[in-house]
Amino acid sequence: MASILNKPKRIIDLDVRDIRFPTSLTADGSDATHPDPDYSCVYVRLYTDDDNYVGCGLTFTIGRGNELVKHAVDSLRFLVVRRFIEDIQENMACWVNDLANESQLRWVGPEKGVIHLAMAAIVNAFWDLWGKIAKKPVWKLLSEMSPERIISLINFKYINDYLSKEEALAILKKNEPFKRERELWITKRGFPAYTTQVGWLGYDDKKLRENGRKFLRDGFTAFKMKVGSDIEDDKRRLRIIREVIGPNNKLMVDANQKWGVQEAIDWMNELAQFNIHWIEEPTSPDDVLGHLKVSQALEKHGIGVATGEMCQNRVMFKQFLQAGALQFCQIDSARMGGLNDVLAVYLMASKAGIPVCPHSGGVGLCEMVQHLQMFDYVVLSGSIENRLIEFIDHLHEHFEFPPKLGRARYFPPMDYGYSTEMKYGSIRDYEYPEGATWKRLLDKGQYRDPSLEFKKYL
Ligand SMILES: C[C@H](O)[C@@H](O)CC(=O)C(=O)O
Ligand SMILES: [Mg+2]
Repeated sequence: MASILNKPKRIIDLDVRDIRFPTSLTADGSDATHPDPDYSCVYVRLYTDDDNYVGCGLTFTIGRGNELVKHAVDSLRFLVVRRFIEDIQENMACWVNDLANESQLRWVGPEKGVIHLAMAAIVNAFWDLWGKIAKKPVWKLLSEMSPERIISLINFKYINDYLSKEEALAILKKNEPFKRERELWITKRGFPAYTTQVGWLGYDDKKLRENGRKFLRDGFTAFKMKVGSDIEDDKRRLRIIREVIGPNNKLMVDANQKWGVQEAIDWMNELAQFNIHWIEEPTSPDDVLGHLKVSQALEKHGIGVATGEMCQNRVMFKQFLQAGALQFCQIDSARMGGLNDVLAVYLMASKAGIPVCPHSGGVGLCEMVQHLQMFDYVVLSGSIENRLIEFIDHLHEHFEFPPKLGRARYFPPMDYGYSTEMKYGSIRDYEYPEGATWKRLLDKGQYRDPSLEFKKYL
């Protein structure tokens, strides 16, 4: 083992695990298109030649998707293991580009889907490692970088017709003088959060009410509810929530891609009476012009369109922003190619003057997006106007460094890294399907997995 005074030099191994939590049993996370999600992650650990430094990263799926992503991480392993850490740090955009464009693997992308999710887990793990080596939380590591250094992290290919390197550099330089005072402000005041936990679609009315009251007591002033399966149910549930939270608190709705374009417009015309702040994912995540049509139709109600949690890459975001098809940009920290691609989107959103309100309904996402949003505040926007970070109070107990909220505000994380390190016991108990918790649930018949049952008979 190397001395702790030295920094690690090489990545010597990559470990990848399929970690799942049985959230479908309690309908946590349920929505109109995903009625039974098991919040899950493909968890990557990058081991180095110094045992004191392990980078931990993840990407999110809702269960069986883990099987595919785990294989994809294995396929990318040869581009990671044995690499020198400093080489990657110095040429990160190149490394990220190599991962995204390996000549034979890219056919199953390119830069989208399973292969891109796998890459996100690896890239996020590298950022956790970098933060730990630098002894800084990732938001601060990034905030202290020079504008030129930040630019060097980003692959401008396919986006420089909208945002050139020079333009991005100018945005960063313009904000440079305000970084110190913004850091002090956000450290003291925190970043406003909203909760989605009042209205997962599988929750009954009693739970809606109870959760609404609880989060109101905790100081939340913004709430999101799932909609999209049955219009009369939606109206009843929205009436309940409005009754609990009052007329003035913010209320957003999320359809998780349930509708066609005209259906989305008609449905939202009906729900507009509940004073809705945004409609999220009204239709296919790839339909830029469809989102534009929905935005234009709902403008008269003051309802904005939010999307991005399933936006597959920076090129799609470029088009959404260019077209003016979204009013709230919802990057997902575990999607695209991980943090570097996310930075590109933050810069494009800054140019477009569109607020970023990241998606974090999933395991490990609140942990990461808090870093991104602190970076955005300090380095780019200097504003919390129209900006919120999603908060769900699920599964944080499995992380070594969970987010710290006070009065419905996220405060900047101070632990080193990207807050993505999971507890040893959680990895042991929730690895699928061999972990102790899963074995118990499956053996007792308390959880059924038709895919596992099918495999038994092969
Ligand atoms: C399946 C997930 O829980 C999804 O519904 C989360 C989501 O859309 C959100 O948090 O927004
Ligand atoms: Mg959503």
